[in-house]
Amino acid sequence: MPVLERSLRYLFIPIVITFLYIVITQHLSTIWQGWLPKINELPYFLLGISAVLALLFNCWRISYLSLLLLGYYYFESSPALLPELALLSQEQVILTGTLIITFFATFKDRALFSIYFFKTVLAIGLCVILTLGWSAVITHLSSVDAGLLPNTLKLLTSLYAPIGISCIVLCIFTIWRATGVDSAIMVTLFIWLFHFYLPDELPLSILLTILALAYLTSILVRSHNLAYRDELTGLASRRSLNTLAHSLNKHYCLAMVDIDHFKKFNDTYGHDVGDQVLQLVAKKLSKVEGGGKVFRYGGEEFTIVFTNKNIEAVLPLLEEIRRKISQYNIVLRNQRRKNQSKLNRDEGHKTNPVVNITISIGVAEQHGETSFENTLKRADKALYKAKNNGRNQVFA
Ligand SMILES: Nc1nc2c(ncn2[C@@H]2O[C@H](COP(=O)(O)OP(=O)(O)OP(=O)(O)O)[C@@H](O)[C@H]2O)c(=O)[nH]1
Repeated sequence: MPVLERSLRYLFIPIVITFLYIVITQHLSTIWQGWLPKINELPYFLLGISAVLALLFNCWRISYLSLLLLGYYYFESSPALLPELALLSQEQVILTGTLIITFFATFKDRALFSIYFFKTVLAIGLCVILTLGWSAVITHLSSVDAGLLPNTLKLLTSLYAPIGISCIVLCIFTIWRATGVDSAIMVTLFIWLFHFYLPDELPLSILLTILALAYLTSILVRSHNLAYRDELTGLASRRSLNTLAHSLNKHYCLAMVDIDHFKKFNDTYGHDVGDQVLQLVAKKLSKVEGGGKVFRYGGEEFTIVFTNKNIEAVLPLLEEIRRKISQYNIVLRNQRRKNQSKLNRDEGHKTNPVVNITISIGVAEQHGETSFENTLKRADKALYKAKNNGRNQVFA
C-alpha cells in the first residue's frame, strides 16, 4: 500500500474521527451533563473490557495501555490519594505518559505472561527515570545561568521538544506498521495530550470512554481480519468467499487459479521462498481488471469472482494476468543478505537466481439457478483440464 494511502487510513482518518467525536460530544454537553455521575463509571467498565479482549486477541500493548490508563483514572478521580502519590509534577506526568505511549508504539505485540512482561515493566520504569533525568538537566541548566536557558526556551526544551519528537516517532511507526492497533496507540497520544492541554474542554471520563471505544474498534477490526483475511497474502480468505456467495446475484464468473508445480518449487527453494511467491502471485492477481474480487481459496489456490460479467469478457482479463505472471522474473533473495555489506549485496543481486512461475486457470460462468458450489465445481473441473493440457493456460 502506498505511503500516502497508509498515512490517510491509519493516521489521519483515525485522528480526524477522534477529533470529530470530541467536538460532537462537546456540542451535546447539555444531554450528557445530567448523566455525568454514571459516565464517570464508564471508563472502568470499557477499559476493563478492552484490557481483557485485547489479551484474548494477543494485542498486549492495548491491554497494558488500558490497565495503565485505568490506574491513572483511578488516582485522578480519587483526590484523597493524589497528595500522597503526586511524586511527579504535572509536566513530568505528561512527559512520562507520552514516553510510555511512544514505547508501546515502537514495540511489537508479544505474549503477556513471558519475559516481555519484565521488559515492559523495566521500560516503563525507564520512561519515569528519563523524565526525571531530563527535568533535572533542564532545571540545572537554567539555575546555573538564567541567560543560558530563558523561561520560554525552558518550556520548549523540557516539554515541547521531547513531546514533538515522540509524536514524530509515533507517526512514523503508525504509518510503517499500518495496523488498527497502531492507529489506536496514536489516538491514545492524541487524547492524552488533549487531556492536558485542554483540560476544561471535556472530562477525563468522557475522553477515556472515547479512547476505550477506539480500542474496542481496533480489536474488533483485528478479529474480523483474523476471520476474513488471509494472513500470508493479505487477500480475503475462503470464509470471506463463502460469505460473498450468499450475496451474489445470478450472473457472475468464477475463476480457480493454481500455481503450477508449486510442490517442486517449495522442495527446490524452500518454504520461505514459496511463501514469498504466494505473496507475489496474490499481489499480481489482485491487480486483475474488470472488478474481479480475489480470494485465497487455500494452499496455492486462488479464486476470482467477476460479478455481472460474461465468460467472453473475463477470458482476456485472465489471459492477460496469466501472461504477466509467467513473464515476471522473480529474483530470489539471498537468505544471508542481512549479514552482507551493501557492496556485497549489490554484487550478490547480480548473481541471485532468477526464476519464473506459471499459473493455470479454470473458469465457469453462472447464469441462472445453479448453486455457487456447482459453479465452483465446474471452475475446478476446467482448472483440472488446464493442468492436463500442459498447464500455464486458461481453460473455460
Ligand atoms: N510455501 C508454501 N507452500 C504451500 C502453502 N500452502 C500449500 N503449499 C504447498 O503447495 C504445494 C501444492 O502441491 P500440489 O497440490 O501437489 O500441486 P503442485 O505441485 O502445484 O502441482 P500441480 O498443481 O499439479 O501443478 C504443496 O507442496 C504444499 O506444501 C503455503 O502457505 N506456503
